[in-house]
Amino acid sequence: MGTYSNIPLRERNIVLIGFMGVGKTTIGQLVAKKLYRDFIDVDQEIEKRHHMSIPAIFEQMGENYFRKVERELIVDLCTNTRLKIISLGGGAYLQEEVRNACLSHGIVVFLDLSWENWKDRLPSIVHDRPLLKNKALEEIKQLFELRKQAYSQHHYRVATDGLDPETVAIRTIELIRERNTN
Ligand SMILES: Nc1ncnc2c1ncn2[C@@H]1O[C@H](COP(=O)(O)OP(=O)(O)O)[C@@H](O)[C@H]1O
Ligand SMILES: O=C(O)C1=C[C@@H](OP(=O)(O)O)[C@@H](O)[C@H](O)C1
Ligand SMILES: [Mg+2]
Repeated sequence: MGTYSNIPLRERNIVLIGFMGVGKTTIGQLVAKKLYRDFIDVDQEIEKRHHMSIPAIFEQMGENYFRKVERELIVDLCTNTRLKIISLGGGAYLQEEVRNACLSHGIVVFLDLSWENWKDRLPSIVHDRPLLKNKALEEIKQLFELRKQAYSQHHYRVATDGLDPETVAIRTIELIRERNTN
């Protein structure tokens, strides 16, 4: 995927994308610590600004409102900040404006967990993810497959099956460093 804006690679935000529960928030925090960079989790930032949880925002304001707030925040971060580690929510990247902003201003890293392995994580993540609640496994699988096309638009991919968070964070950093020094 091309990089379009003239921001030097070393100054670009690193943006983590991928399905719900793959580890964007967890790995983002670890990568930020290792690189001595600020960490921004888009969901946590939205919750902070609204003094409400994501499920409460979905419940009281609706998903369309959430997507608008999510899009505006991410585009603002991509356009006006540098050197950050930014973890998106799993659905943000489905918005074309979000994808374009991340790809043109940042370094987009796709955390790729297989469906087989993701399923084992479902019980521990369903409680605070409205889009997983009351959904049959088959329905969630369809969403998982549907979103792959959007996630395929990235600069780097880290296959995370069987890797602990620390290893995923190290691999993410190594991958970016490898490509950006040659
Ligand atoms: N590499 C990993 N191996 C095992 N569990 C993980 C890994 N990465 C994240 N987790 C766990 O999966 C759950 C979801 O992680 P989270 O960072 O919130 O994902 P996301 O932000 O992509 O939704 C958390 O319970 C977290 O501890
Ligand atoms: O995939 C999605 O549509 C969502 C993912 C969540 O973030 P995580 O990917 O961090 O769980 C959160 O933004 C919201 O529940 C919607
Ligand atoms: Mg998250």
